This record gives sequence, structure tokens and C-alpha cells, in this order.
Amino acid sequence: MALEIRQLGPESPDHRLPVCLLTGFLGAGKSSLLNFVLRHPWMEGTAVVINEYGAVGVDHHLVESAPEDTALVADGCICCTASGQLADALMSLFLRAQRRQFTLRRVILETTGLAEPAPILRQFVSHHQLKERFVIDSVVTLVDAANAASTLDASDIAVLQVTGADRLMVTKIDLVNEADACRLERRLAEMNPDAVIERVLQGVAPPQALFSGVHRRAASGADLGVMFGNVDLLRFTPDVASRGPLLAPRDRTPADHAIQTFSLILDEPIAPSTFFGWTDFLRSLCGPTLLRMKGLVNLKGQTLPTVVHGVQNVFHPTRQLPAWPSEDQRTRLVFITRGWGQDVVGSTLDWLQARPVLASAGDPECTAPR
Ligand SMILES: Nc1nc2c(ncn2[C@@H]2O[C@H](COP(=O)(O)OP(=O)(O)OP(=O)(O)O)[C@@H](O)[C@H]2O)c(=O)[nH]1
Repeated sequence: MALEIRQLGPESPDHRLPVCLLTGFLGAGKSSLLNFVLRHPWMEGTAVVINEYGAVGVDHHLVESAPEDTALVADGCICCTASGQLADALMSLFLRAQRRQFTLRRVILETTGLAEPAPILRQFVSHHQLKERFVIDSVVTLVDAANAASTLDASDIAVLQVTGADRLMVTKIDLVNEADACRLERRLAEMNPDAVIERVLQGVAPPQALFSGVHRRAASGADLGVMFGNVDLLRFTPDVASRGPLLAPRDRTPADHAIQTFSLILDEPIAPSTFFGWTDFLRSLCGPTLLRMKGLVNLKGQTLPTVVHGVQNVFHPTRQLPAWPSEDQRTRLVFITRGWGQDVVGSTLDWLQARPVLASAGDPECTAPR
């Protein structure tokens, strides 16, 4: 059987596979970190489970170096609506490894940015098949230095992600000054004095940092009780009504108070000037309530997909993928917003598309990825 056995002590061989729960609020840098660590030889035998919302999800396309043994749980959040799918995904990985289809040494479980750790941890101690075969080794939470102050003030989930972590990785330090970085680290240390706190730039971290090598104290102990006490902070509401084929409503949508998630699909390529004008407009209109926008864009005049990432007030530089990940070459954008929804997205885009195009798609100023 191609499963690695963990030796905890001379009398207690532990056959369970270690799991790193990789979490962090929307856009904190989880996929960037995964992309980096998965290239390391030490990660051989590491399976990845990626959780994302809805059928139009794009995360799995953005983790470029994901191993073949990547499972996608794409129809809800594994801390709530898709919890059954997590067990299915892990058991399927386990059984494939048992059939010697690949070597399985450990698992990284990348959550959605709105996942709360405790309900996921609980599945590892309550699901009888999971608890026999897998054990949480560490909870690693990424904290986006550029947005953390507002995020921690506004979101209970972000707070729970910090307080539930064994290791806090502060990302995007390059976007803040040293005084703000230190202030954030002090705040994190007050919130979670037991956690290791470190800085990570552009996802560059040693892969070993994700696995402690010892089973998580909280996974079997009373600490979970404290964390489970917060589960009721989450509330789930149905998505708002669809405004037609332009916007694909999600079947089941987690909500942190007024949080909404939805996808935008554009069948036709969009002029760069229209697209970037529109994202600038949305950013100035919605600011930090545009919690997350990400996806693949088919820009007029370009053959390759452009990857866009917006996180609250910060729009990161775009980049191109070396190829379209599938035959579907439509623009697919995932939005997570607070206090407004797809009507704003639809009406602002309609308005911009109705305006005369100011510069042609062939204009290098317009077509160059930003
Ligand atoms: N400047 C800067 N940008 C970063 C850093 N780490 C990640 N990013 C950028 O932040 C954006 C979001 O990063 P992702 O890795 O997709 O974040 P994520 O946590 O996986 O996002 P969700 O899964 O949507 O919650 C991307 O444009 C990254 O290139 C960093 O250390 N510095």
C-alpha cells in the first residue's frame, strides 16, 4: 500500500495522514503560497484539496503547480454547505492511494477565504472514516497585511481564522510600511499568543512550515470545545435573485452577515479599456466592501487569459496564464461582496459597455496587462 506510516514513538505508530489546513481571508495569498511550496521536492506525495465556491470557480486553474492528486470541492464551503464533500474527497484520495495509484504522505486543504476553521477541524474528529485515516497536523492562516486592519474589524470569520491558527503567515508586507507591519503583528500576537507569527512575501515559504510533524493538540483535546462555541457566528442565506444569463447565481451561498457571492460570465471578449475602466470604477465605488474579485478574463486582442485579483481596495497587477486551462475561453469572474450584489456589477458593466469605446483594442496602452 502506498501510504506512509508516521512513527510517533516506539509503541505508537500512527497510520493517519497529516493534514495542513491552509486558511486565511479572501485574497490573503493562499494559492500563491501553494503555487510556491508545491514545486519543492519535499512536497512529493502531497495531495491538495482546494475548496471554492460554485461551479464557476477558478481557483484550481490558478494553482499552476498543483499535483495530479488535486481534489476540487467546488460547490460550497467545506466549513458548512459542502462539508460532506470534504470527507468524500479525502476518502477518494485515500482509496486511490491504497490502490497504489499514487503515494500519499500528507494533504494540504486550502479553504475558501470565508471558511471558519473550527467546523472543518470538527469533521476530523467526528467523521469516523476521516478520524481513522487523517489527522490535522497544523492550521496555517495567512493574513493580508494590506487589508488586515479593516478585515479584522469587520469580519468575525477573519478573527476566527486568526485565533484558530497554529501558525500565522503575514503576507503582502511589501505593500505596507514597517510601522504598520509591526502594529499588525502585535495585534495578531494579542489575538493568538500561542501562534508562530512570520512574514511571507509572494508565497515564498519553506514547505516544512506547513507541517509541524506532531499532531495538533487541539484536534483531540478540549480546545476544540472553545472553538466550536463560535460556530453559531456563521449564518447562511440564499443568494440574491439572478438578473438573467449574464450572472450565474450560486446554488448555496455562505454569508457573513451581508456577504454575497456570485459569478459573472461574459461570452464575448471585452475591450481592455472597458474592463479596466470598469474595475477601477468598482474599486472606487465599493472600496473595502468589494471583498474579493478574481478570475480569468478574455481581453479583446489577446489570445491568452488574463488573471485578475482584486482584494478590497487593492487590485494586484494582472498576469497572463501560459494557456487557457480548458476549452472554455469565456471571461469568468467570481465576486464576493459585502452589502451590495450582482445588480451593481451588472448595471455598471452594462453602462460602461454602452459607452463609446475611447481607444481601440489594438492600442498597446489598452491591451497591455496591468
Ligand atoms: N504584493 C503582494 N502581492 C501578493 C503577495 N502574496 C500574494 N499576492 C497577490 O495577492 C493576490 C491574491 O492572491 P491569492 O494567492 O490568489 O490569494 P488567495 O488567498 O488564494 O485568494 P482566495 O482563494 O480568493 O481567498 C494575487 O494577485 C497575488 O499575486 C505578497 O506577498 N505581496
